[in-house]
Amino acid sequence: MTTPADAAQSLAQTSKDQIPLTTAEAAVLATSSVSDGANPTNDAPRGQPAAAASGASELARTKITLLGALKHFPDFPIPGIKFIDILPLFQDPAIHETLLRALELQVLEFGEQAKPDVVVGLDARGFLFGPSLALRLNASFVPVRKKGKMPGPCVTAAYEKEYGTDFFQMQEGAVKPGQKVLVVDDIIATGGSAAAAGSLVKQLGGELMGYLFILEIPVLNGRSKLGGVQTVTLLETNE
Ligand SMILES: O=P(O)(O)OC[C@H]1O[C@H](OP(=O)(O)OP(=O)(O)O)[C@H](O)[C@@H]1O
Ligand SMILES: Nc1ncnc2[nH]cnc12
Repeated sequence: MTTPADAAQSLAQTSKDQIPLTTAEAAVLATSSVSDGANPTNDAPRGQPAAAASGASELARTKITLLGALKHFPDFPIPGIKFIDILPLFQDPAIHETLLRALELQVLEFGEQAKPDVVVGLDARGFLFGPSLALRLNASFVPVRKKGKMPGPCVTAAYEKEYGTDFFQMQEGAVKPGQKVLVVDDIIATGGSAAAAGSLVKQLGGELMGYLFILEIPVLNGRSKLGGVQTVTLLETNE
């Protein structure tokens, strides 16, 4: 019988020919593909119907592919930061498609009544997949941009992130009062960027129904800044 440790070792080995996957990363994925208890937020419930079970196992397989495609750059953009580059996910059309399907499945697991009216993507890497995901969900796409990039009246929020301070803006009227909003971004690190985006959605009267990220750095505890709003991440890294 394959244990999570065996699977982690084997995943780490398989990935050596591709892009480095640490044993720790492989362990996260192996556990979620071997048992269903590793990441309860992302797992389908026990006693699930066959379709839900197959969706969950499809999701577990896609996570392995995606985690293996990430690249790691120590000391970028400043010394001490372990930068995780998600751009390779978009270089191969098959992986790009896999990513979008996985994100769509993740949103569908929220439940039918939790489908968003609006997907809000964060400048700049949330723009890489936010519009495509919005189209798949038949939702609007609205950007959050760094200050001074958009015309007309805007709402503004200051925030701190892993390597600096910045200001985010949304255009007034881009989200209508009462619309259900899903905020998406590539990475949640300290959570500062996402929390600022959430505060802008609320300033415009939107109903902030959840956050969705490709990757979480749990050691930075970014979720603690998100006020208990439903937060789902596709992948995790322990680095
Ligand atoms: O959780 P946090 O600590 O706030 O960090 C996460 C944010 O940092 C990165 O963006 P960055 O501000 O570097 O901008 P970019 O997307 O324009 O590169 C990343 O794309 C997230 O938006
Ligand atoms: N460590 C990190 N890697 C990539 N993007 C980030 N944004 C904030 N922290 C990051």
